[in-house]
Amino acid sequence: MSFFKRLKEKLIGSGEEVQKDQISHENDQTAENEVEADELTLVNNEVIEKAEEQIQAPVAENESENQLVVQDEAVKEEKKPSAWSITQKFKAGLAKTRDSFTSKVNDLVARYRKVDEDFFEELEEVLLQADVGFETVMELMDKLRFEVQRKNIKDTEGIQALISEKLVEIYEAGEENITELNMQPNGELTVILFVGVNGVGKTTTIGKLAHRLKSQGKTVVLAAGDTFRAGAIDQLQVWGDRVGCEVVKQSEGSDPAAVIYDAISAAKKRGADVLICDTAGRLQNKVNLMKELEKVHRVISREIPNAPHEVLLALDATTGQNALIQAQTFKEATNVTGIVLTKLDGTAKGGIVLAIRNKLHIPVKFVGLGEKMDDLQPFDAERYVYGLFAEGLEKELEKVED
Ligand SMILES: Nc1nc2c(ncn2[C@@H]2O[C@H](COP(=O)(O)OP(=O)(O)OP(=O)(O)O)[C@@H](O)[C@H]2O)c(=O)[nH]1
Repeated sequence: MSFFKRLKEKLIGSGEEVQKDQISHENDQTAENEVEADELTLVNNEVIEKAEEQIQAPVAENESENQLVVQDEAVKEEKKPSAWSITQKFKAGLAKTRDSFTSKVNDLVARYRKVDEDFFEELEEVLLQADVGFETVMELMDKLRFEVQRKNIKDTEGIQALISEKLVEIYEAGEENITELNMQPNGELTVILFVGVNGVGKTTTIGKLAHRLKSQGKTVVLAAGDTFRAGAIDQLQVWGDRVGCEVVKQSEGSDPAAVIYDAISAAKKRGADVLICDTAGRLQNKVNLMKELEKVHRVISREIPNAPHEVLLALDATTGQNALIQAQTFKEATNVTGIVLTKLDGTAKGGIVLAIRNKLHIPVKFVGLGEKMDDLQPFDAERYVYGLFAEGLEKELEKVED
């Protein structure tokens, strides 16, 4: 199957009722409307504060409980999003990157018209500015040069489509199912450990992931293992209340491994499907970080052999190259199995996804595309490149026969 046919099927979803002309600019509006309609999922500090107030206000205790139950019901009733609406989330989440990156590529295409060495050199520069990373850019340029020669491509028009195809190829090289979580069979507990420095959006991401798993019918327990940062335990509790899952915690300053030990017992007792463990994100000292994570690991794998089943590293996309440095440190301290790249919507340098993949060889499992509850999405290379080149690709996709 051709790349574009596969891409079209992925973006729209096969078997779904779609108009042939659905890939058109009017979808910008659809995406905006969908985002607006989804008020339930609005998550920001204001909402967290309100939820905290509700939980703390003794008079309104029952009322707030009811509200949480109602909210929880609403969460359950949430319809499964269509493939196209997920595609639109990527498009909206990558708007900043697209605006800066695509306009530069468009400008190049308009200025050069013909593909030559000067064009390639400038393209290289544009890609580097989007934080795609040196190695990936070089690999991409080699592939482009080869393809341009093979197909005897002279015009720069259509180069976006070619870049997209090659980027997906590079991202997916030799690996399958790389974004799937390593979930245990029904009836067995899956343990997911979250690591990452403070402020990257770890707690929010844990909340969003818990919501996602709950809406798939799973029972989720959260472990408040970040006992170091003031407020981290309460913040996780607020999320637990919002999503409707139990939070196992101890007081601030207590041993994270002890909290996680308790949480495993609680999760087992309740017959929970998933335990998500928060951890503190101190990075000042790699030896301490390593020791703490080793201890947590030891406790988990003693209770459940082969666990943790996932060690997810939360990285803030807006910190660019700094995120790569953090990732390197965590990679040396523990066996990171996947990356959650938060705040991708907040950066114009969304090429960082590719740099991470290429430099660290750790798959990006989820990306944060906004502040709403369902803005945490499994990373998808095809939707990602569509987010980078939406307009350029739409023309190409319209040509694909159904
Ligand atoms: N736009 C956007 N904001 C996000 C995303 N993920 C998290 N945030 C926001 O980032 C801010 C920080 O997130 P928190 O989870 O509170 O992170 P933190 O408490 O500072 O620190 P940690 O939990 O230790 O990472 C919050 O305002 C979140 O709403 C995302 O994908 N996109």
